[in-house]
Amino acid sequence: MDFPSRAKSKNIDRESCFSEDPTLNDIVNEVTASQLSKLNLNSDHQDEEFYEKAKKYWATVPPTIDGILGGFAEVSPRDIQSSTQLLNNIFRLKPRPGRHRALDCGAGIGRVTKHLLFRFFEKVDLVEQCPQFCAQIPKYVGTTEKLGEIYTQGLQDFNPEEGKYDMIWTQWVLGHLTDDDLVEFWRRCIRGLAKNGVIVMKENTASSNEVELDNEDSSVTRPLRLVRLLIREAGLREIRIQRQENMPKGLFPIYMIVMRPTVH
Ligand SMILES: C[S@@+](CC[C@H](N)C(=O)[O-])C[C@H]1O[C@@H](n2cnc3c(N)ncnc32)[C@H](O)[C@@H]1O
Repeated sequence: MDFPSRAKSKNIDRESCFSEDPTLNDIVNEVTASQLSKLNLNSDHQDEEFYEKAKKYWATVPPTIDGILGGFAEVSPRDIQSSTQLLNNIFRLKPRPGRHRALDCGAGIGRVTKHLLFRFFEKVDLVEQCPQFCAQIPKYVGTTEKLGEIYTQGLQDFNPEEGKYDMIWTQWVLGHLTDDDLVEFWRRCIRGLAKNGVIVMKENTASSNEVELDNEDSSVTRPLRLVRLLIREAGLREIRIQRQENMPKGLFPIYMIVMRPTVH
């Protein structure tokens, strides 16, 4: 499962906060994608099944923070606190991203938008595939001028307007995309970035070299190595990588990665 799943194998060592850890720097060079187990969906039919199953799963989940976080609502404040630190650091980057418009991807009921992105951006758009969650967004985040467009769409189909976003935030959702769709999604995101914009992902990672499939919600948890290979394949480079600290024991390691296009 995307968020609340517990790691099936031992957690990997902790990386230092907000640094390009040397042990991580070359990790992608050690393996090639073919050496890693990838999600093998060999036909469009299997892809459709993968997405349909996830849709059905989320349609059964109540539109609450506890529902969205699979019964782990208590981790939300810590999660937001670390993300806030990350954003403060992002705004010290040179060149600095703008603060006009952000996009919250796989937004659920708008938890990240309300508690994080509204504090940093003038306007936030949200993409979320589940219609019930989309309906709940204005109620949860409140009617504010900061609330932009709500797109009821899967990320595999979403195409951001060119040059629109200073930040594209994806959290606990990318495991719902196949590898190929993830790479294509990131490529479209690159086109959707405003000048000096950044893409941020905050996702669970598997501790082993295996992709872990969750049949219940139809998602995968990828090893960090695979994530990093896909980032490169999409034409992105990592600006910062940071591990989320202080999460309950037994959860998958969570990484925040800040990315910019390889070519400007
Ligand atoms: C674990 S929740 C995380 C929600 C939010 N990012 C947060 O951190 O509070 C995963 C969300 O991803 C959405 N989702 C699942 N598959 C998706 C897809 N293909 N495209 C867009 N959103 C998707 C689900 O409906 C759900 O709202």
